[in-house]
Amino acid sequence: MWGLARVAWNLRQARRFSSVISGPYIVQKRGTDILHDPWFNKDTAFPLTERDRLGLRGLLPPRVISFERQYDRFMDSYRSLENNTRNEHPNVVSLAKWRILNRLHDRNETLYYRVLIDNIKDFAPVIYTPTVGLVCQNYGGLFRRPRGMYFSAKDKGEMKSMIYNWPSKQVDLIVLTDGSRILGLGDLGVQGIGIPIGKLDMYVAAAGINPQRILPVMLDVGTNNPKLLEDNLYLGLRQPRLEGDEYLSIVDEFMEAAFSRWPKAVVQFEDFQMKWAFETLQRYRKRFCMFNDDVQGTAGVALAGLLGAVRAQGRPLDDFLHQKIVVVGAGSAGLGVLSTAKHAVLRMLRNCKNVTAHNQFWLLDKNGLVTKDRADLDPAAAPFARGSGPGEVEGLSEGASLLEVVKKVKPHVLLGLSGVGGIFDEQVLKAMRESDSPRPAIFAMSNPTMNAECTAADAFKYAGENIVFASGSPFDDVEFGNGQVGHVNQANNMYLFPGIGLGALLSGARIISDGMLQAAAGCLASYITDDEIERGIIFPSISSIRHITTHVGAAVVQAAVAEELAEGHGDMSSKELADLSKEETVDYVAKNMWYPVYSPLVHEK
Ligand SMILES: NC(=O)C1=CN([C@@H]2O[C@H](COP(=O)(O)OP(=O)(O)OC[C@H]3O[C@@H](n4cnc5c(N)ncnc54)[C@H](O)[C@@H]3O)[C@@H](O)[C@H]2O)C=CC1
Ligand SMILES: CC(=O)C(=O)O
Ligand SMILES: [Mg+2]
Repeated sequence: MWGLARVAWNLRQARRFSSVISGPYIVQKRGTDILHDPWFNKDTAFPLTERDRLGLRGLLPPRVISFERQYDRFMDSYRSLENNTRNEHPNVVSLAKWRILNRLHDRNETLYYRVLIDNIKDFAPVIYTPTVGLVCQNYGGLFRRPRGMYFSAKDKGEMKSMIYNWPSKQVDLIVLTDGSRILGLGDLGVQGIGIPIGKLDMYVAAAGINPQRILPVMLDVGTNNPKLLEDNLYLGLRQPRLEGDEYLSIVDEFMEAAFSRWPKAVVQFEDFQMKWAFETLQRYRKRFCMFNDDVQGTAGVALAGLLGAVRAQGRPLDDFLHQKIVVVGAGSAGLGVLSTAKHAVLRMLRNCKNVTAHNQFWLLDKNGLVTKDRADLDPAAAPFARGSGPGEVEGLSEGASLLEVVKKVKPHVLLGLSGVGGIFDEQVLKAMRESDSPRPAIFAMSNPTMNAECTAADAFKYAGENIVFASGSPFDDVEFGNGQVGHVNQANNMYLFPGIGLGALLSGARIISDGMLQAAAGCLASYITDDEIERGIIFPSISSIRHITTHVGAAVVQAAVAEELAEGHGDMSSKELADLSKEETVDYVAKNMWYPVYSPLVHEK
């Protein structure tokens, strides 16, 4: 971790910096301006030469503390906070943990990202789901200083100049939301900015994107949340959401502004309500290097989980064609999963000549089972609507309840992306005991924790100890009291979006194609060993997220090259990329990942 390779990397970075900034100094700021810039600030770790030459003498206590010592000191204070808040309400504890991390983020980014990367399993639930949901809900009260950029409906016509207010010369990754569907918490308006911030923290931690080159963006087009409109602390526009062409003209203007300044950036759309998630994806995906994480990232992760569930039954992968899968939630995520799963089926069918296609999916929304009899059938859900006649389960009609569907279909997999906490209740989970699978899979993928379709403990208790379980937000493994443990997987798009963005960036892809997304999902699916699958492990531990992201990123680069979408990145031309072997591509990706170490801020004399 603290090895020589990092030091060498650090020096290379310093030299790169110094070629951009002329003169004997690497940083142009002086004195307190440096201490107040979280990118350059080293707190008590500034060496004496830097204190002398950067006007810091006397502005810091005299003793120079090492990075390692600062790290230990932070971790000690974090652990004391955990100990001292043991009896407090969980939300109070979560927010206290978020605050201490956020303060460090605001003060010293290098130390912040180091503690985040080295303790990602502990800290992801604080900076990402579930705590990020709580932070968004309380954003008005928690707000101290801005992070990222805010483009509002009032900025129409100004965005191309506003984008130059962002201080970094280069931006590689933008995560954009309009706050209209934040996790399963609904319309949180401008308070949804916490989501792009949390996602980009995961980009830094998992994909090694340089934090100076990330940009969280809130498009504030109003909110339809009446509570927020009346809340004095609300910081967004107090107006109903723009609709139709007015709405699209704001998103268009932002996209044009962002790509006119940073033509090689990658933009991730996050937590848009369904209609705009689909519409903007179709509108921009052939024009810009962008993707929608909820639709496409989630779909890849779910597909990897579904294939893992096949393997967990001891079946070959093409048995996926015979799996009965019930998806609860027909929104951007649920429909994205179904459409990707259907494409995977079609690909498999091409290789299995004697298997005929049949509809193996059942889709439910808030009105129950979706069938062709539905009066106002959503065109996006129509391909998955059940009909009548051969291949249909008798007695299941339009609007059938989840319990009826599970009892009659006896699915191999029950997958929730409904945003409704607890709808996999005791009866539904008990009905999964009659599944046709020897090892049924239950995926409660909605976030945050309180919106999960069931808890891990309930899933194992009611559906049986042999199930494979995954949830969108983390739960602890479940002890059965007989020495055995039910493994809890986290089925979250965090296993793919960082690699998709990284691979798109490092290939210099013009767009993000279906092939690149499939490569990402395929890489995740094959990451887990047979031995792990046997133990109910279908997703990697979050502790290895940098490793998995390196491989996903490389798979995406290779797919972009194969489809002739890669235009190259930095010194690496498209031709050179095409000449790299698989191992060399992994190496190329790994070498381009940023890692937090203090860089020298002055040249040696
Ligand atoms: N684990 C992960 O990686 C991801 C999880 N999600 C989670 O999935 C959830 C849904 O996200 P979106 O699809 O974007 O939302 P959405 O609002 O587009 O869709 C929600 C869907 O659930 C349905 N629904 C509502 N109540 C229901 C009920 N009682 N029974 C059955 N269906 C019901 C709605 O009719 C709608 O079709 C959210 O909680 C989100 O946090 C989303 C993306 C990734
Ligand atoms: C994980 C995620 O993207 C969501 O819940 O929306
Ligand atoms: Mg999301």
